[in-house]
Amino acid sequence: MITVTNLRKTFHTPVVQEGRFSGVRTLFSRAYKEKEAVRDLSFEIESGEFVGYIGPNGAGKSTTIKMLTGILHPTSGEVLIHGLSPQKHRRRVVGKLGVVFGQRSQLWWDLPVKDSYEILTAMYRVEESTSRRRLDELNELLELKELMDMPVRKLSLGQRMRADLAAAMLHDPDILFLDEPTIGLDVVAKKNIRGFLQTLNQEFGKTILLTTHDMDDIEQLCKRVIVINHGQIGYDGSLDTLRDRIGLPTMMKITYRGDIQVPESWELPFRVVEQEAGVLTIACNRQELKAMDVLRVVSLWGDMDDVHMEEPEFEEVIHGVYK
Ligand SMILES: Nc1ncnc2c1ncn2[C@@H]1O[C@H](COP(=O)(O)OP(=O)(O)OP(=O)(O)O)[C@@H](O)[C@H]1O
Repeated sequence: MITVTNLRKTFHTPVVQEGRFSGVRTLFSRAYKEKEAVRDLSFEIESGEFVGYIGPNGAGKSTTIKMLTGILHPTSGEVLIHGLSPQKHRRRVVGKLGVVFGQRSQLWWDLPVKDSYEILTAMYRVEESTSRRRLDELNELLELKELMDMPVRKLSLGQRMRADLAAAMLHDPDILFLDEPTIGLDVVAKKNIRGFLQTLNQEFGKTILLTTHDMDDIEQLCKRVIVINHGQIGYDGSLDTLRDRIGLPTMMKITYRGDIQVPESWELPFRVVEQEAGVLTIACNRQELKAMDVLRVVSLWGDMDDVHMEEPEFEEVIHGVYK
């Protein structure tokens, strides 16, 4: 279980001095500006959950993950992983965590992939026979064989991500923190990575916190989302409730045979967006009104032929939280 209580991180960066010798003057200046990257975060994640951690650029996602993994020290507040602080009990906590930063590999750039795995096996003190068995299992899921002898710098982005995910799983952690693991990947590579993450969560019961800007990742993988903006939580709950809460309109396109007779005024809470060539487009909030109630009314306006409904795009829903 992961418990985060009133977590804060403020960065102090030197104010860049203007004019001649600005570099040297900045170095000796005592002027600092503060950036509250994470303001006051509290949440709990139960074992076996798959949680999406999303927010716009600069919201504080990476800073949070760095504090969860013990890389950064919080300014105040606390993180507990299975009751232990990643900062105070680094060695014990690290053994329970796997971390992947999509933008940066944790493998040795010039070494063949299998050499990186050997180093990590030794670092995490995994028995060699256990590590071999685990690599066999990971190979089944991630098709690593073709990569093993290649230096990391020669791997494609998709291959590199597979190699990095395997590296994060070598010591069999029960919690995974993933920061943009599908960034820059093509459709096929994304599908493979998502399949792997789903297997880890559903079959092996791993707890996963996933940061991504790809809303398809979230829709396909996460039941729960935490939305963060300006270092604070804007929403924490299920995806479905999020959609309902934002209440973006569902669009209904109704096709009629022949003329449409829209009355001058009516009392229902839906809006006619467009009317042209036998097609009526209506925006309605499905929390306030059932589709059948809308249809009952609009069927009186002509000879209805077909109805097409479009739910709001997930991306629009998320932007509704950021606003
Ligand atoms: N080491 C640092 N020193 C100073 N400011 C920092 C540092 N690291 C992050 N920040 C600032 O803290 C804020 C949060 O950054 P963070 O990287 O956590 O955002 P993010 O949500 O991960 O963004 P993105 O989606 O772009 O990766 C940003 O304004 C960033 O500029």
